[in-house]
Amino acid sequence: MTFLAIDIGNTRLKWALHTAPHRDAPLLAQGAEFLENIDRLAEGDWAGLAPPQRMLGCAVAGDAVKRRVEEQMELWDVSAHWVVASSAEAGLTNGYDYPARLGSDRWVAMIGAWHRGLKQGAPRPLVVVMVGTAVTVDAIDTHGKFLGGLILPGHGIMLRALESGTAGLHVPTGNVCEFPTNTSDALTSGGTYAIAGAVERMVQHVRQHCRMEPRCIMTGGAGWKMAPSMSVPFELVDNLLFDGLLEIASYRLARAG
Ligand SMILES: Nc1ncnc2c1ncn2[C@@H]1O[C@H](COP(=O)(O)OP(=O)(O)O)[C@@H](O)[C@H]1O
Ligand SMILES: CC(C)(COP(=O)(O)O)[C@@H](O)C(=O)NCCC(=O)O
Ligand SMILES: [K+]
Repeated sequence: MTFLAIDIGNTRLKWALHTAPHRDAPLLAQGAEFLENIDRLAEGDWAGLAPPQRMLGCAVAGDAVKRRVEEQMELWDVSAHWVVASSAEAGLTNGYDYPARLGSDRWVAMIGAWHRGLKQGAPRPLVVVMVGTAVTVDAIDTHGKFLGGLILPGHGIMLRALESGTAGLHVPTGNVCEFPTNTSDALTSGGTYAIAGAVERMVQHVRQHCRMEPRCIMTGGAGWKMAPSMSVPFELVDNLLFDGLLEIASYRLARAG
């Protein structure tokens, strides 16, 4: 039973076709598309795929984008299912004041990270970092409870905010360095270390709260940009969202059957 996982962020749609809706099911194909190009998926990358028999996605880019994707999916005879964060799913509990208001991508990434952690031995607290359009830094305790998390602007939004709010900051992208001596490097380094600092701070919070050293897992399109500048140990995982979607699909199928 082929399974299509879709993650719609505010910049790009990422998709992956697996042989089955089960954790560790082999990958058949995957791709990513900027949102401005998603209306051509059915005549492009998706045209030659083995038709998916099940689909599960998470979408934070709004209902209009979701509908555009569902239109492309009319190519196949499969219904669209979208994750909504709830108070508990797949072994994780949700500490958000209003659980359904938590971004579904954050919820799915945390479920993926939690199960990845379980496979690596005794439960440890987690800090889950997603570096996309926005950056999120989420904390999970040793019992699998999502404690809460940070949202901050991603690299692009930080730069655009500074450009539009000032007269003298229209400069090309610079390099990350410890002591920037020109405007380009100062901006690029400022954004990068703002993110690295937020992660370091959350690691401190979790260490203090759980009295145990957390594992830090990072994902997202711009994760590789952050990797050289992080001040805490971390693991970079490309497919965390797909892992999470597979995990949820496995749980739901087991419960249904
Ligand atoms: N090849 C790439 N294509 C798109 N974005 C990229 C690429 N490499 C790095 N990025 C960065 O990743 C960010 C988008 O990450 P992504 O995970 O697609 O975000 P979202 O999930 O919010 O759509 C962009 O802000 C950009 O800085
Ligand atoms: C924080 C986000 C904008 C991140 O989006 P992304 O960078 O993945 O495009 C998204 O998870 C979202 O819209 N969340 C809803 C609000 C919340 O999580 O509290
Ligand atoms: K995302």
